Amino acid sequence: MIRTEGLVKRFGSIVALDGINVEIDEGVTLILGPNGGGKSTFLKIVAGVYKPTSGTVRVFGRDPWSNEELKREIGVSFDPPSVPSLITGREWLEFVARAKGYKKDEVEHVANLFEIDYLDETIRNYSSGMRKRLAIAQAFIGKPKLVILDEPLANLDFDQIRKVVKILKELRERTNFVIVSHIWEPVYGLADEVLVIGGGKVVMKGKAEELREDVKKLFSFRSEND
Ligand SMILES: Nc1ncnc2c1ncn2[C@@H]1O[C@H](COP(=O)(O)OP(=O)(O)OP(=O)(O)O)[C@@H](O)[C@H]1O
Repeated sequence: MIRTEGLVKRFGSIVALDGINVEIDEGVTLILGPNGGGKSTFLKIVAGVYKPTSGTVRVFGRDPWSNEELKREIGVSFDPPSVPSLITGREWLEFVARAKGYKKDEVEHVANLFEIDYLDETIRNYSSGMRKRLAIAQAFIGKPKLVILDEPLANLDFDQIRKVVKILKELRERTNFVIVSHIWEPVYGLADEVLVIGGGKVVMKGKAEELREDVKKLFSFRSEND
């Protein structure tokens, strides 16, 4: 589904991605790794938001940079969610649907999927969890073939995490996911593959069920006195 060769992204003197060679198959891939390791930059290149400095990326065999047709087939939700404040959730979802060339009925579809019953309130009045759910729902407009979610569980309480994970579990039958999540345990069960990116490089990649113990170690916390 995604293939990169020698993928490099620099921001001035910062090397965010330092030669990523990776193949990501259809299904669910969970991307983990340290802060500043390059995960979000990788997602943005796959989504066609950033142009690589060098190297190649192919998504469903096509270059995502400036490829509007491909972008219509991909849903993205970045973190923190960038949603406007002064319009209602419905107006924003309608705007996104129109911008991607889809009809308004997509709005009802995604609002029902994520049980958003506050669509007609002004976004300014939403809690951060309500904003987050709206931003995730937006990624499903147009029934995309690939959904990219950056920190989908950030700012959600336990109940909301359970609800969102349950919905993603149902949706995994209908689409493919690439998910970055520091809150990894609730989404780990969804993942087919795990990819760890750190220091702009691939640190680890493999089947989720085989890497569970390695991932646990990555996240284990021991104080210096232990
Ligand atoms: N638009 C940008 N301009 C300048 N530097 C950037 C930009 N985006 C990312 N970076 C830098 O690139 C590096 C990788 O950042 P990135 O956000 O991809 O990491 P990350 O793994 O997603 O981190 P986190 O887990 O903290 O979200 C960091 O050093 C970051 O400061």
